Amino acid sequence: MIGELGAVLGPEHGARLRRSLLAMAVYGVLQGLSFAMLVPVLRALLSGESVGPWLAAFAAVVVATAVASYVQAQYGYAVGLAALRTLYHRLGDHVAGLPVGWFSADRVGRLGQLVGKGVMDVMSVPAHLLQVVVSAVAAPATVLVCMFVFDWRLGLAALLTAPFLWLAFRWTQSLVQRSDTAMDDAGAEGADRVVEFARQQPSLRAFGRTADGYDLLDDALVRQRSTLRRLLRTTLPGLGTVALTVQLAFTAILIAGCSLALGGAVDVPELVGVLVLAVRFTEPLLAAADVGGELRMARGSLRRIKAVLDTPPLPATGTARAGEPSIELDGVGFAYAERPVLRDVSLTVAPRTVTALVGPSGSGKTTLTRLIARFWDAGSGVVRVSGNDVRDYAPEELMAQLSIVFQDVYLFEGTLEDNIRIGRPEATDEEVREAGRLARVDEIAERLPGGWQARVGEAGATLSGGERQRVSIARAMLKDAPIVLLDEATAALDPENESALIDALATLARDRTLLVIAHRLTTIAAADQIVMLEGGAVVERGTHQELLDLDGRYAAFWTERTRARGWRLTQPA
Ligand SMILES: Nc1ncnc2c1ncn2[C@@H]1O[C@H](COP(=O)(O)OP(=O)(O)OP(=O)(O)O)[C@@H](O)[C@H]1O
Repeated sequence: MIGELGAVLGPEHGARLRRSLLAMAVYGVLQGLSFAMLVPVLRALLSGESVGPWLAAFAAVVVATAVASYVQAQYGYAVGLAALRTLYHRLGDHVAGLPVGWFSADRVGRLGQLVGKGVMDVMSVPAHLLQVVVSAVAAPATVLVCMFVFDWRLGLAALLTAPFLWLAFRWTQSLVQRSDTAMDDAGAEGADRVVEFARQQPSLRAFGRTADGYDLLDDALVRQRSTLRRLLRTTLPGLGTVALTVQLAFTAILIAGCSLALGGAVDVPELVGVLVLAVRFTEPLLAAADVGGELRMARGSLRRIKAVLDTPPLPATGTARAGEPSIELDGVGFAYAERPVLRDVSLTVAPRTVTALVGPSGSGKTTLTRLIARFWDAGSGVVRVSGNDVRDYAPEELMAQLSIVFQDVYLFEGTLEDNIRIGRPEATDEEVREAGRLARVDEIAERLPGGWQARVGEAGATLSGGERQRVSIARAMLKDAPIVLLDEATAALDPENESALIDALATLARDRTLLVIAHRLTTIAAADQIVMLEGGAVVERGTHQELLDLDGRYAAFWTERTRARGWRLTQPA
């Protein structure tokens, strides 16, 4: 555990951790000595000898113990605070370099737990828990040595109990550890489901589902409850065993002492002293057993933090210098956890042209754009942006080449203007408004009370889907990257929103290279090139007319889509 803590804190805190451990060990030894001093004090008292010098020595040891307690607590807290700072920094820095694809909803939920409770758990180890464990070793060891000094036979009796105590601790630990892992998993799953349940409230309510009707959450909570029950069933005997073994150890020393006293080998004052010592011998052990649960929790958190820190960031050489704004995929293959999604995809998007990506749902269109933005690395083949392998760009250089307009646009808590400014934080107010005007966001500002300063709320609650995408286009305008990856909105828009969006996109496409996951027939037909994906492979490629003339998959897709549109248009009549 100390090794794991040292590894997570890094070598710069090694000396501080060692100093803290040394202070704890000194405190533990002094604790043991202060216990041991009771024996000569009691012996002097009971045998009528002068007790003064022993009392003075006892007082000196007690004062030294108090000082050591203060010093080790200071050192412990210093390491705890360093752990807090270091873990926040290391986690923050590391997570910023991880592939965007790493941030799945459940990982984000667990990361939140880790940054909150997990880091506090780890901080409590050097600040509080470690001292209890070090004392549980150092104080009884000192007491044992002193017992040998007072009477070697009683010392030997105490020493013989040590292996049994150790075995009882180990057995309980292994028993609890197995249940802990199951409990951790069940707890994390329960937390994920609660977050999911909260996020999905709009959809659940739309379908008239309440907490009772959300089976995934119910199942997770039931699993958590039964795991907890199992944990209690398996750990209670274990915890009882430690307490019982400690009591048995004490009884063994008591029996050995009494039989020695009865045989006349030990005098009564000494026996009383050593028995008092035996009681104190067991105290730190019981204290350590008490903090066992907290320690295991901290160890679990430490391991999860280590697992995040061990996740390799995307390697980037940072040597690339961007050329003309183009995109090229060369024999690209990709799989999500062994499930192939893209197979041998090759395509080129020439500078300042528009390529429409079409294909059935699940054919891999979104995945393809994500590989270009390097949310993940391709499993095979090469993805090139502006003439260079994406792996050769420093992350900020690659992102300087790309603007991404998602279908599901996230608006941050803040004003309309703030939300556009995310595209380029250092932009002037005029530039922000100009980008807004080009993306037709000015019309939204006119409508909203507060205009540009209107708060659009977390997740953009006050704007419609089409309006949110216009804000996203304004961000891309402001960023002014030469390549745009666009996932066109599929949601049915009212005619006013639709025409505003079409205008905004036309302005965005001007003089830029555009790869668009196209859903609107007008966008598809007007593209310089259409790439049709099916089952993760490119099945057809060409202009609209070329592909219609080919009379293959695209022609069938087009006929079906136009028919569907015709149906929708005539339906209300
Ligand atoms: N993060 C992910 N983890 C695992 N599988 C994924 C992930 N994202 C997508 N997939 C799977 O990969 C396949 C391709 O998905 P992708 O979103 O790229 O397709 P698409 O053509 O964009 O679909 P749509 O038009 O419905 O958005 C799908 O089967 C999908 O279930």
